Amino acid sequence: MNDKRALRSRLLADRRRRAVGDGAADASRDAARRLARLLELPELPGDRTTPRAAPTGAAGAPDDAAPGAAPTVAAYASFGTEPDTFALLDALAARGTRVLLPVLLPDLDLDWARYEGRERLVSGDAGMVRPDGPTLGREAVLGCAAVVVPGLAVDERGVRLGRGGGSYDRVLERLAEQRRRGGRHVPVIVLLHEGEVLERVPAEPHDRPVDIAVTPSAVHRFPRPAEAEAEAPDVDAPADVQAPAAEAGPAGAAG
Ligand SMILES: Nc1nc2c(c(=O)[nH]1)N(C=O)[C@@H](CNc1ccc(C(=O)N[C@@H](CCC(=O)O)C(=O)O)cc1)CN2
Ligand SMILES: Nc1ncnc2c1ncn2[C@@H]1O[C@H](COP(=O)(O)OP(=O)(O)OP(=O)(O)O)[C@@H](O)[C@H]1O
Repeated sequence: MNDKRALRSRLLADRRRRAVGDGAADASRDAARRLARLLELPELPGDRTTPRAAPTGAAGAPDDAAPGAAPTVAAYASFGTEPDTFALLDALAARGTRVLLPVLLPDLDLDWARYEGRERLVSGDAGMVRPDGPTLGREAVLGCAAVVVPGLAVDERGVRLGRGGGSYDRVLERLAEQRRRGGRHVPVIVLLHEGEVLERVPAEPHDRPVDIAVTPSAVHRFPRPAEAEAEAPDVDAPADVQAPAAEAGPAGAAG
């Protein structure tokens, strides 16, 4: 917990330094490289070759109303020193992908609303923006083809460090629960600056790993042994490993 706090402030300070030190040209070059890698990921749906091309034989606009017609991706609207996501949001929309953005709830859990262009974003809480349209419920994320999440760092296991509200911990847990019930696996992709893929990030029992991290220079994939187990349920996996109980410390020593 305190380990996380210390690492968070170091990473945020690095981000502020980078924003000041690097010019706008560096930032936009990095953003373009990151975006190019992202848009090539097979996990992100949409037509990569001919944006907005009408299907053969179909006249007019894509059939938005047909159930399941438009693949959906949940992402976020970047702010401050986060890797910029606006070009991603517009690129996804341009290739026919429906995009959801988070709406922060009073308990710091996340609801979702559809991204319908920058001009339809309004000020939300904590310096962020949100779509002005109706919210779709916390579970809306479960139907997405992929989820793009913010983070400050990720480690070689895919363990992600966030801002500390636990918002995305809850989203990742919701997705993991769907998977445990035999539902679809929704790949989770975190966007980072260069140097934010670390050897180790402090992990707590509630942390769920992400699948992919994208930086300007690389795509990192974090394969999960559990995925193989899910296909073959008879493997000898420990069902319910208990961590050794921590010794009650001397904190409240009897006097
Ligand atoms: N772009 C983005 N959207 C997001 C998140 C995020 O990390 N980034 N979230 C991740 O969970 C959720 C919101 N959680 C948040 C938790 C804390 C702060 C925060 O530290 N706000 C500062 C103001 C920041 C600024 O203005 O630069 C503050 O309140 O002091 C923001 C969002 C959902 N949407
Ligand atoms: N599934 C959950 N349901 C409710 N609260 C949770 C859940 N997971 C984590 N939390 C709480 O959220 C708080 C922050 O957790 P943590 O420090 O791991 O945040 P983070 O992953 O860095 O942030 P975020 O998820 O907002 O990006 C902790 O107090 C934790 O107990």
